[in-house]
Amino acid sequence: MPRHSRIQNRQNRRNGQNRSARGGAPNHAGIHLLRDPAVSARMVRSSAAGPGDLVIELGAGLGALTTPLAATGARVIAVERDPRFVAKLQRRFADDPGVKVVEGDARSVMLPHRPYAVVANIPYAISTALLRRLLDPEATAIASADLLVEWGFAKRMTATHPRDLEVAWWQARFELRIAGRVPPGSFRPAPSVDSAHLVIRRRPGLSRGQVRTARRLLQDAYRQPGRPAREVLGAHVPKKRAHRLLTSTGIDPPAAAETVPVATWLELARAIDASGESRDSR
Ligand SMILES: C[S@@+](CC[C@H](N)C(=O)[O-])C[C@H]1O[C@@H](n2cnc3c(N)ncnc32)[C@H](O)[C@@H]1O
Repeated sequence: MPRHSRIQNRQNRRNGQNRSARGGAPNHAGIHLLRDPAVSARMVRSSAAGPGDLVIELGAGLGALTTPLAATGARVIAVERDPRFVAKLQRRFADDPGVKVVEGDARSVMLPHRPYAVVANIPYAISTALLRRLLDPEATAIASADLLVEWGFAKRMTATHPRDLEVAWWQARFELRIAGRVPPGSFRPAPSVDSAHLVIRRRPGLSRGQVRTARRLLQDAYRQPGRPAREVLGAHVPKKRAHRLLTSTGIDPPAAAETVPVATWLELARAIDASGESRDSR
């Protein structure tokens, strides 16, 4: 088998959503329609969407989430790439002025500039690309997201010590947690792995200064993960203060930077910013 086919197969196996539980034909579009109304109801309830809110659904399929979302009175923009689904969605919501169906790619569709929520059962294969789009620009207007994602992906996104800086950066500005496990039987066709309801909420009350300080701390910590936390922090505040701050947050100052949870780096950033003592002018 050519190398590129082997790599593609491996990727498909890792993205359980791309292959049905029975090992049938590969499902490259990641189509796994939600068939359990209780899951849709939980997602919509968790989002707390209501009149006056703007909700974007990415990968709307046949509308399993669109319908309960529309019932909340929120304005819903349902994005779907497959023209056959788009035609069905347009027919289904033709008389509902609260729902706009957009044919497009979730990875490039225009996103609002005013605060919005995302509620979606997304194709697993583009999970990282979508989070990057939604959470990466510092000025992103997203307020919250309730997503169905692959279980392993959700675990990586919510790890106390994320493997890479990108996820740590998302965690610094947003709370990410798993609200529940969703079994393969909740979808048609069933994926080969469990899914998770991933909840994302913007952290309230974070100033731009705090965000910037948190980013610098995380950059330094991820650049030299084995370096003592007191030295990483000591590059930003006087050494004695670094020692005191770490102790007050329950961190042993000589501990390696990689053992400090993102939430603690954020707490340290808040303390540094509040006292205006950062000597970092980068
Ligand atoms: C997991 S299914 C979810 C469908 C529906 N929301 C549901 O829960 O039943 C993912 C949907 O995303 C669509 N899709 C796949 N790639 C897409 C992309 N790049 N942009 C927009 N939609 C996409 C598929 O056609 C499919 O309808």
